[in-house]
Amino acid sequence: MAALQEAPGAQGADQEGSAQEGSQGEVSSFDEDQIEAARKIFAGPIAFLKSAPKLEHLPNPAVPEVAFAGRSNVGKSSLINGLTSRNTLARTSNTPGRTQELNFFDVGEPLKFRLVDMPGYGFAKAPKDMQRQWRYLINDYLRGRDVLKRTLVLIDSRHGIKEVDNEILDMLDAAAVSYRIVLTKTDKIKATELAEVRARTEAEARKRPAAHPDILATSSEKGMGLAELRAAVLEAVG
Ligand SMILES: Nc1nc2c(ncn2[C@@H]2O[C@H](COP(=O)(O)OP(=O)(O)OP(=O)(O)O)[C@@H](O)[C@H]2O)c(=O)[nH]1
Ligand SMILES: [Mg+2]
Repeated sequence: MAALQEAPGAQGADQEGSAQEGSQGEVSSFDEDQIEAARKIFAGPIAFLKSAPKLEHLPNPAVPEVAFAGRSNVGKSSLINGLTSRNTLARTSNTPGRTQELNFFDVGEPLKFRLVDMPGYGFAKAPKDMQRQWRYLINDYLRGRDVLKRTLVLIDSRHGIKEVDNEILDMLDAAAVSYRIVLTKTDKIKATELAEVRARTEAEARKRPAAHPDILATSSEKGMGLAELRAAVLEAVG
């Protein structure tokens, strides 16, 4: 795969899933066995379990969970579909505010772990009471869920970390909830811009106590960085 070309569009590279194919042509931090183990699990049985509009609707904390958090429209639901190679597992939309509950997806048979698609934060046009409700749901879940092994905080690669993201990152740091930053929609920017936002975001992550020091760059659209993200998810629940 060509490294740092314009419009990183190495379509199909992810399907081959070799360890050399880390996000954006970088050397992956995972070896071939880890990438392959993750590929297999994500190619196996995965099913929608339930939606939880409130904390009392959460499923039994039976297995480890990995949550996808981020601003409205950043691409959380799309990334879950990309990772699982199922286009309609999680509902996506052009209109921000699509996902309004915590959505749980069972991975593996027998069940190994769960993916959790979260409502977006920072959607200013949503009614105030709805924004408040989502914020409580997101914060309470992220802070209080024992089986939550890792939160993936998605950041739009076109924009980088915004003030509203910092609020969530501050909250996660204060609560010592382990998280990792994932850049999304990298197909929408040039390689030079990606290198710049990646460096900036990584520098920020390294200052934050609960953040994984390395970030991941992805495109659900082009399948970039997905093999590595699958391995990162598996590592987190392992
Ligand atoms: N070009 C491009 N578009 C993307 C990518 N990922 C998501 N999108 C688009 O971005 C829009 C929002 O995607 P969603 O996955 O619904 O975003 P979300 O974060 O789940 O949004 P909420 O549920 O509203 O919080 C959709 O129109 C997607 O098609 C990507 O990697 N590349
Ligand atoms: Mg969504």
